[in-house]
Order: sequence, then C-alpha cells, then structure tokens
Amino acid sequence: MFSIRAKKRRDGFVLDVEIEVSSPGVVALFGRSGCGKTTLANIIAGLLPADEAHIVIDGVALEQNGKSLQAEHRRIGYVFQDARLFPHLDVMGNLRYGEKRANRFVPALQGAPVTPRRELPRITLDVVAPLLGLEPLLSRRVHQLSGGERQRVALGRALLSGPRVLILDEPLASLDAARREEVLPYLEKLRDELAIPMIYVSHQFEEVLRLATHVVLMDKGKVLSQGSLDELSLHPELRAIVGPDAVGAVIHGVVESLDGGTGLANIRVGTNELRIGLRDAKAGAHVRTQLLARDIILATSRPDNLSVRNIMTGTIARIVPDDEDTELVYVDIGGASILSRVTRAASIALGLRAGLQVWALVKSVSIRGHAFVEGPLLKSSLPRA
Ligand SMILES: Nc1ncnc2c1ncn2[C@@H]1O[C@H](COP(=O)(O)OP(=O)(O)OP(=O)(O)O)[C@@H](O)[C@H]1O
Repeated sequence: MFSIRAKKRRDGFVLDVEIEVSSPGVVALFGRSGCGKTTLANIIAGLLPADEAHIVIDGVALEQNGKSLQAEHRRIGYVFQDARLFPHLDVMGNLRYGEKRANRFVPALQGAPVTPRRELPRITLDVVAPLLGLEPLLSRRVHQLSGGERQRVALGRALLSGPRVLILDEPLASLDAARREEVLPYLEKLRDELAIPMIYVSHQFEEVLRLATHVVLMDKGKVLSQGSLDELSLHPELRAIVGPDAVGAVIHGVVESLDGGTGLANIRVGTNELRIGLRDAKAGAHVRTQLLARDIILATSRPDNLSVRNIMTGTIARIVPDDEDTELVYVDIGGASILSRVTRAASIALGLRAGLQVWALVKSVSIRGHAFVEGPLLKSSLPRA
C-alpha cells in the first residue's frame, strides 16, 4: 500500500528512511520534534524535492527512477498544523475549492510501470458535511471559526479534492486539550467510515493510540522501528521518546459484555479479562487501550479482597533494566504482553525472574479504553482473536 524510500540532506540534518506498509490504514509518523516527520511528509506530498526517492502509494508511482510527479498531480490531501483556509472565502467557498481540484486530470508518472489504477473515491459534500459536522458552519467566514472548526473545514476541503491518501501534519498541535478532544472523534470517523488511507504526523502518543493502525517510529532522520502499535509499544526505544511515565503495552480486546449499572465493560484480552469504564461501547466492539507500566502491580500469588477490578495472570517473559532503581517486567498474559515497572528492591524481594507465574493488577480507573467501529481499515490491522 505504501512503499516509501527517501533521502534528503538539509544543512546538518540527514533524512534516510524506508517504509513498507502492505495494508491500507492510518500510518503514524511518530517521533520527537526535529526527527524529520514533516520533511518526510513534504517529500511524499511533492512539496519538497528529495535527493533520492521512491514513492509508490496504492500501486501508483509518485516518484521513482529519478522521475517525479508534481505536487498538484499526486492527489494527496494535505492538512497542515494551521488550517490554511482562504480567509476571503466562507466555509462553503473553501470546501468548493477542494471539489474543483477533484475534477482535475491526473497524469501518470512518465515511464512508470502501468498499474491498473483504481478509480479514486469521489467523496461529495453530502457525505463530508455531516461526517465532519460542518452543516451549521457553511456560511461562516473563516475568522468566525474556532481552531477546531477550522481544522474540520481543512479536513473537509482535503477530502473533497478526491485524494488517494490524506497527509495530516500535526493537525491538532495548535489546539488546546479540549479542542483536540473535539476533533479526534472526527478523525476516527474518517478512518472508520470513509476508510481513506492516511499518513498522520504526530509527536503525541495519545493521538497515535487513538488513530494509528501502523506506526513508524522515527529518530534523527531514521526509522527506528515500524509495525503495529501493539508491537511498537513494547519497543525499548520508545521510552526515550515518550518518557518513562508514558511507557506501557498497547493491547486490543473485544467487548464481551457490559455492566450498565457500573459502566464497566468486560474485555477479553488474550486468555484474561479486563474491566474498563466504557459507557458507549457495544458488545463485540474492538477496544484498544494502553496499560501504563507504572500502573501495573505484580504479585507472586493470587491476591484476595482487593478493590482492584483487574487481576490478570501470566508468566514473566523477560526483565530489562529501566533506570538505576527500576526494572521493566514483560509479562505474557496469554496472547498479549503487558509491561510493569517495579523497583529493583521489589523485584529482588519477590524473586521475579523469567518463567515465573505472576498476577498483574490494575485499577479500572487507571485504564482509558477506546472503542472502535471495526471499519475496513482497522479490520486489516487488528490482531486476529
Ligand atoms: N527549511 C529548512 N532548511 C534547513 N533545515 C530544515 C528546514 N526545515 C527543517 N529543517 C531541519 O530538518 C530537521 C527535521 O525537521 P522536521 O520539521 O522535518 O522535523 P519534525 O519531526 O517534523 O519536527 P516538528 O515536530 O518540530 O515539526 C530539523 O533538524 C530541522 O531543523
């Protein structure tokens, strides 16, 4: 689906990356500020010339063998950190601008191998306006919109241009926490309902957790690792990027039942069950959540009479040093792995070692789950139960 190789030298910075993603989905380019995410996004979009690039998206070559399609011929919908709407047009005018671009002829890359090009999806205003909640805004001027509303209009404009892929470069970075929460569900809807492939640039793990189906972990112009979010969440390099407190396994589960009274959903994860506060979830929904390593308590015998709602059992797979006084314990809970951070003193006192059976405890209130509609993009990336 995405086959991208790019090299670019800029002053003291060198970008040299290779990304292969076989299924469509939301590919997150994730890494610290300055690691080269925007440089790469701009090269993919054709906004910045690379020294060397091979870019094939959905079987269509945009750049290869020294030949390159111009940005306006790539059919990429780009949403920037600042919405970059046309201030002299109202919301409808901005959206119509996107529509006009959709009608343009799309040339193929000269000399590129001929691939049967699927019709690009025609996404119409009737679909976009309700999906992004734009109907009440159509006659507003740009200066009458909040930051979150502007980003929704920018998304709508990008979608109406009939893109083969959307590139979203930190689209929430200029918004405060409340506005980010307002826009995130719309991005989830795009993924789940329109199934449009996206490249999502972010340095916020929370956004990646909510949206990504595939993560490319970048550092200093290089790809450190790439794969599913579950795999990446266990990657030792992630600690240096997200900080010790945000380290934790990302796990998937399916809602088995709901307890309307308590608002807790019972989620099957591997051979264990988790109880998570998820009022809006439905039975059968897929749920993704991160269990922070700092929130997981380990016991070497089954504990009793505790208020904690989640007691999982598993086997220690390995123990790695975390910082001077702490260790990260990887526990296999039967089909999934979780991480616990413990002090070295506790580890010694409990005799923790690979192969030991342990009970892992986590309070329901420490877990924030995200329920997904199992749209076509996620279907291809979810682990099989
Ligand atoms: N126009 C430019 N000319 C020269 N160097 C640049 C230019 N723009 C960015 N750089 C450098 O390229 C490197 C990568 O920057 P880039 O903006 O791609 O990183 P990023 O991961 O997207 O960071 P951020 O999250 O802060 O946007 C940085 O070292 C930056 O200083």
